[in-house]
Amino acid sequence: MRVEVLPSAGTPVLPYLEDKLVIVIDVLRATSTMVTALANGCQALIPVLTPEDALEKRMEIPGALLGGERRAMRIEGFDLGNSPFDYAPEKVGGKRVIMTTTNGTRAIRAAAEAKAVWMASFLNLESIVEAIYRLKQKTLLEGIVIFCAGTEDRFDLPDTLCAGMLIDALGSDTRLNDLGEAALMLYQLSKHNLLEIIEQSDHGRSLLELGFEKDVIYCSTANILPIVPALVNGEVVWQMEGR
Ligand SMILES: O=C(O)[C@H](CS(=O)(=O)O)OP(=O)(O)O
Ligand SMILES: [Mg+2]
Repeated sequence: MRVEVLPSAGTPVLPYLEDKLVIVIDVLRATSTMVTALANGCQALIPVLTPEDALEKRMEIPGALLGGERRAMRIEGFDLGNSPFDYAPEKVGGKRVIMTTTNGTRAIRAAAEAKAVWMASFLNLESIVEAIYRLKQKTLLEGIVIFCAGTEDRFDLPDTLCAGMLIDALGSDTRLNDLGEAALMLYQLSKHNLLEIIEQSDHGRSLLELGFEKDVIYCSTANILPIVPALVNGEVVWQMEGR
């Protein structure tokens, strides 16, 4: 099966994705935050492109919370930022959250035309791999596109390491594009000191400087949440059969 890795949310993708499973990765922090929110009982997360879109969307969904960031900080007037620790059960349990972030929600929206769109992070990597195996048994899977959110349309090392870990777990019968091969090699070289490498990355360092050390450590932790988030009718929900 062919697996391709895309470097950032700005990568031109349509109509390229329509028969593919797309796995969106934004380790720091959007998909890590979404996985955590769903594990904490959040009903759904609705990705939108701008804060203005979020405010407009909330008119349609009374009671929804607003979550997201610009320059890593909670948007003024929003209920939640983009730290997974903002999405505690008592905050998001039973709620829908309209969310906009710099990179992750853009990548999810760009992938929306795909056959299926799932969200991956280190936190739920193993569950994503298990769900891919189940999907492969049920349907003919044309291919998988691992869509790294990147950072402001630049290559993002944490996202790429997570893509490499996913490819490593899928095993050797996958045909890869060059970035897929590079992601696999990077992961195999880094897997014994992932946290240190992520903390030293551009994105990791900028979050550490802003005081988000807890976020970086947590988002670098593998296989602790058995969640398979899927984009369904524009909302990111916990896809039960994907477990
Ligand atoms: O909130 C984040 O970690 C980033 C924004 S920044 O690159 O740190 O400014 O957003 P995301 O969409 O989660 O990459
Ligand atoms: Mg990011």
